[in-house]
Amino acid sequence: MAQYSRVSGNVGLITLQNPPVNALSAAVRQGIVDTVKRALGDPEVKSVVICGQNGVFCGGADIREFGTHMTGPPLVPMIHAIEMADKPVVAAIEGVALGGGLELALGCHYRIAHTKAKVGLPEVTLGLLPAAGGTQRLPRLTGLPAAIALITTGRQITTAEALKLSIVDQVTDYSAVDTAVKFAKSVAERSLDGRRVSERPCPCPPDVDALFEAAMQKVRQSARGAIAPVACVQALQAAATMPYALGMQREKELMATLFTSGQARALQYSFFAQRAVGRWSLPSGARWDGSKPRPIRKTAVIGLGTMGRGITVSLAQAGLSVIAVEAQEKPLKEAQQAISGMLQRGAKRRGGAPPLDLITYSANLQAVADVDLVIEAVFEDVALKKQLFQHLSAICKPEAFLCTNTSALDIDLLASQSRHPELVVGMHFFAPAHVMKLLEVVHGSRSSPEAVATAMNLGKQMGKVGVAVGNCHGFVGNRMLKPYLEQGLFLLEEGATPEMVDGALEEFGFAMGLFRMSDLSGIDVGWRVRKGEGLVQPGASVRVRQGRRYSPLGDLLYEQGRFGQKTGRGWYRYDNRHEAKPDPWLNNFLEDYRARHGLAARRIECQEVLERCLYTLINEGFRILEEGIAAGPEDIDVIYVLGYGWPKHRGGPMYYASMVGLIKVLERLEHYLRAHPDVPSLQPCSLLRRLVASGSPPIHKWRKIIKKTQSHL
Ligand SMILES: C/C=C(\C)C(=O)SCCNC(=O)CCNC(=O)[C@H](O)C(C)(C)COP(=O)(O)OP(=O)(O)OC[C@H]1O[C@@H](n2cnc3c(N)ncnc32)[C@H](O)[C@@H]1OP(=O)(O)O
Repeated sequence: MAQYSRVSGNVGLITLQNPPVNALSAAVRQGIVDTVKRALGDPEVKSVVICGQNGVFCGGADIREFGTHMTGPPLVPMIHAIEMADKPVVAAIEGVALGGGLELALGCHYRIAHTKAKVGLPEVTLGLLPAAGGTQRLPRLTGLPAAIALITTGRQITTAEALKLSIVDQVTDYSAVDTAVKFAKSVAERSLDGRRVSERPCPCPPDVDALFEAAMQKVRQSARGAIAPVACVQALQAAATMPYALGMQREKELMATLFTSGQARALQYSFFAQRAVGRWSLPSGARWDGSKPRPIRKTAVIGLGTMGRGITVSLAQAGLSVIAVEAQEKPLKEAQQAISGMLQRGAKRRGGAPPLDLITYSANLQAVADVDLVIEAVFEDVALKKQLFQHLSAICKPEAFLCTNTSALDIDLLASQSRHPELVVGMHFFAPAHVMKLLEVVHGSRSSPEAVATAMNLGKQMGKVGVAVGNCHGFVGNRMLKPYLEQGLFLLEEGATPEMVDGALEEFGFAMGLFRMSDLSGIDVGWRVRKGEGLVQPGASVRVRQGRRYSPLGDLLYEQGRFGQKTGRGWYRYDNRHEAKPDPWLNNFLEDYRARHGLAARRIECQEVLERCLYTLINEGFRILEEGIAAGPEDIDVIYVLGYGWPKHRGGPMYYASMVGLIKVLERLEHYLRAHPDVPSLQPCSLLRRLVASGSPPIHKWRKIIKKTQSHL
């Protein structure tokens, strides 16, 4: 809807009304068309202001309408009619002007924005392009380089930056609506020559071909198979080389391909999934809407290694006071220096002062006595963590929440060391913790709903997307990684090479193949985990452990001192620290290994790599759902997209499975199980079978079937 009123005598005020973000639904678009017509037809009205209710201009097209039968007036002619109006139209931007919201504002003759508002064209993040004229109007205002940067990334910018780029005409600390109304009065009689953005030329630098070549190369490299960023560059190229009307035609054609693409559907699923995980529920029935978080003011981080430093930075950047504890003076000093550097670099990027004063450093655990919440990030050693929880329980005030950043250990075991196990939860951050958006909030069997709500809320304050998960070894993300990594090793035994396996996964869209990832995180780290599980037998190369197929390849590499990037050698060779190069040593090592075990190398196709690695990971996801460790497929998908480099445009592993077809996933798992009966992770999960038996329902219906499955267990 859009409300119309006449204010200040002769200004027509149009207010978009569609909470919470005034998205441009069919009713809103119809409202705009009607009210603009009314304002332009009213002889008393000399100028018009468009604003949004509740301090939000507009969050863009209504994403929920995509994929439905769309009705109502289309955006392009609606915005065109505003631009062609013979009375000045001013956009009053508060909150956000995003996507179609900004495109609507670009169709107005003037834009006045509040200092705290944000603007941007994030369509690319939904697998689309700004197809309401955004690709044609924005470069006419900002020039091509800035438009390319904004449209291909979807980055949202402050209005200060928008002012510099000429996207807005004026920024105000006062009410943008009041300012816009005053401004509209002042320009009521002014000519609109030069104010219609579509009538301006698109400024082209002399080296325009080189500019687009570089832009295309950049998006192809970073898009990892995503088609929308490429289409964005193509639409901008049309703005640079064609008259406006033809550019609009090109924008429309490109959009038509994107709009119905599987990638757009996956990205839009992911958008809503990232919001749905905030509405968490626990197997006990406790839910987000019935559990109140406690406000947290003072926090502490124990252990200032890589993770502890990132968590400290993230807490301080969220405005919380932090006591940062490291037992030894020298590492404490080093951490202090590193954290200060991180905060300073962050402040440079974000603007403002680095929140250095919020952090107090201490080598004494007693310093945390007064805090509301502790996050321990000490070395991943169960005995050490148990002891720490005993100390914390004795030192901290009784109502303090005790959180662990463990990536796999038993939350219940740690909680049992505390006098208040109900206040213990896992807060599993991902490295680098001040950058990565994912947070697994792990509830133990005794964690209170209040503790879960508080950790989820704190995560939100820190800018993270929290996903509430149950307690099991590796929780959701790392647990699913295990069969995936295991398949990688089996494939090497059978004839593949690390570069071949990684190539297939990177071609699929992963940020990094599994062997490059293992080299980055450290082969020694995986070895320590397997040792903890009793799987490592130094010197032995037996291929069956604990009654199932086991590949000791990773352990053998560890014994060679090849820990990955940090030692310059791992699954690859690193002559400079980051560039992974195939290593002839490794090929000889694999050949020797196969010869020793009588394994004949065979030719392995990419499809087999993908099916075995991905379907076993997905199968573990179904087990996780069946056990209630994750409440729904969206939770798993958000974890994989935000924490494990799963290609965003493929929605996440469970969404991918639903697209491939559950029956196919089941059949291929059965096929590989027949070939490898000693690999239990290939045994299809009963939930997967049940879903297939129920006719493979769409993903949004899985929860219901999962609930039924759980009630049968
Ligand atoms: C062609 C395509 C065109 C022309 C487009 O415009 S595509 C849409 C482009 N716009 C966007 O991509 C903006 C998407 N929204 C956001 O980035 C954020 O929601 C926000 C910055 C606008 C607000 O953020 P925040 O305050 O954190 O709130 P939430 O993100 O939690 O959102 C609140 C609820 O609003 C729903 N929402 C948000 N935007 C839209 C939208 N454009 N269409 C439909 N619904 C929207 C969002 O899903 C939340 O609801 P729930 O999912 O929690 O029920």
